[in-house]
Amino acid sequence: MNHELVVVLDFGGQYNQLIARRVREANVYCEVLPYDTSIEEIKALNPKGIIFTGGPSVVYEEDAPVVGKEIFTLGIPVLGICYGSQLMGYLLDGKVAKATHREYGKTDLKVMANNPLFNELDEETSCWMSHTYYISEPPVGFEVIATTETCPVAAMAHVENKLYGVQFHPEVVHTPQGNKMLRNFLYNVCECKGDWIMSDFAEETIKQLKEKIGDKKVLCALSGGVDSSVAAVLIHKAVGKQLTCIFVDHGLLRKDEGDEVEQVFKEQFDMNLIRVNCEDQFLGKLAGKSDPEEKRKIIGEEFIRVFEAEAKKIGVVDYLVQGTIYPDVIESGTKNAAVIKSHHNVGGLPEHVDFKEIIEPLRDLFKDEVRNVGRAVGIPEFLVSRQPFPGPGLAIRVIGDITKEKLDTLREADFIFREEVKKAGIAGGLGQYFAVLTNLRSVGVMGDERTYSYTVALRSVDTSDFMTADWSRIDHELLAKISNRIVNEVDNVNRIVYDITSKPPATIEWE
Ligand SMILES: Nc1ncnc2c1ncn2[C@@H]1O[C@H](COP(=O)(O)OP(=O)(O)OP(=O)(O)O)[C@@H](O)[C@H]1O
Ligand SMILES: O=c1[nH]c(=O)c2[nH+]cn([C@@H]3O[C@H](COP(=O)(O)O)[C@@H](O)[C@H]3O)c2[nH]1
Ligand SMILES: NC(=O)CC[C@H](N)C(=O)O
Ligand SMILES: [Mg+2]
Repeated sequence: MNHELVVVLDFGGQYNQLIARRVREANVYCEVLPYDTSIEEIKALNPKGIIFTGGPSVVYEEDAPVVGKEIFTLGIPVLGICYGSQLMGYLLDGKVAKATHREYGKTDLKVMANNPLFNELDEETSCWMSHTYYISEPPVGFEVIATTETCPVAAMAHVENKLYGVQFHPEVVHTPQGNKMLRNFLYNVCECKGDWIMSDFAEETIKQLKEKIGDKKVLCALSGGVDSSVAAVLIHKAVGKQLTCIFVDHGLLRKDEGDEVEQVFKEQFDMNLIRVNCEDQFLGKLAGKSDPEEKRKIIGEEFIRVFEAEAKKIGVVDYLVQGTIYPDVIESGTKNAAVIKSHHNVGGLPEHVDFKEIIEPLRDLFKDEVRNVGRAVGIPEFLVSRQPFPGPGLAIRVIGDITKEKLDTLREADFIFREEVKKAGIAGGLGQYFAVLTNLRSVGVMGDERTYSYTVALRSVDTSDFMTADWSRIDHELLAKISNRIVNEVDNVNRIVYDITSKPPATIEWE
């Protein structure tokens, strides 16, 4: 390939693919390679620049992922991000220490704009942080080019040697000038020209799927959500009637959702669809289980058992298609990235799966990219822009053990929240919004009587890629109305709280 190349070295960060995506969006081709790729291999690729990702490790601990120091002497520009910056600092004999104040989420940033990385940036801006450690002293020859109130080296540079480190995450949308910084690195520091154009993903994928599947039969795990609908349409365009979609109603769906999905799908698409009702099977397996990871793994396995049983009825089915996207993969943990939560379709899969292969055409994409693919293949906007709903459904929104009664309570509360959001006309602006049945009960007074009932938490976040998120500033009057309706209309609930935590440090779902 004759394109300019930037190498992203993977130290196990949550946002690695996001970095790659930003670089490609800036029209530079980019590949993510494991941190232990040899210097010879890297040199052979002749990259214009190297980016070190973040990661969960601590640089000076024994098993921390590191690279050889000679990487800084190749004359290839390096940008270290978070862990990557700490690693650069540490390897070049600066000092890394536990931060006096940890920083997670939005942080004010002071920037010195007199260097190629921060060229034309505002001197006061904000950034998204997620770190426990920091560089307390930069290596000799480096200058500090940004600070925060608690972070003495929020960014550092050795302009002459083209080495840069930033403690924050320029790749996330919540760092408003992050894209500009990455572009500056690519164009001002690496001197890229920008010769990469995103090829037509949908068209290429359909062609590849056609070749791969041939005349074999395929099942698609279809939830009615955005990702699986887009995956199903791609497969359908590739192999038509060889595809059967399976929609599992596991008793963990929202109010009326099963019927709505079935109806919408039949109206919109000319595909084979089978709805499998198996509430008892799922609730039976989940009974008495309260650990979030255990719940997720039980659900992951039961999904597969249902697909296998349906495949048997059809005859020989070689492939199972899932609408897995990148956040599902990274949060489930990889060789270097920590397990944040086992998404049912990745980390929650059982060891043995009775299909020749699981096909996941959207595995490297982020939510907003999937939405764009959906638009490109003609899926109507109301489907493409819907808020996501996780495969394990209400099982991870009823905190602790699950019963039918708790699920019904949550369904009613969640329905009221969604109904009021819709009436207020603000649904389009919210990334994801839902109710959680906390396992907490507290004392209330209703009709002059003591109650001891559940607390419902309302969660709403603003995000486009679901990797980072901020809590939505929903109007207080609207929150008051929702709170009032839920305690009045839903039995067993006497208290409502609104979740005001960003991601990080929280995640979007509570489990
Ligand atoms: N009820 C279900 N029946 C069948 N398959 C499901 C169900 N729920 C989830 N899946 C499978 O698991 C995958 C991951 O679920 P996920 O919720 O992340 O995606 P989605 O439902 O397709 O889209 P969205 O994120 O918009 O909800 C889906 O793409 C689908 O393949
Ligand atoms: O299909 C899914 N299976 C899962 O196991 C799962 N867990 C979280 N999610 C969804 O992923 C996005 C990010 O969620 P978190 O911030 O809670 O990790 C949010 O959109 C979550 O709703 C899941 N989707
Ligand atoms: N996000 C990161 O890369 C974190 C780096 C390191 N583990 C810290 O806590 O500071
Ligand atoms: Mg879903």
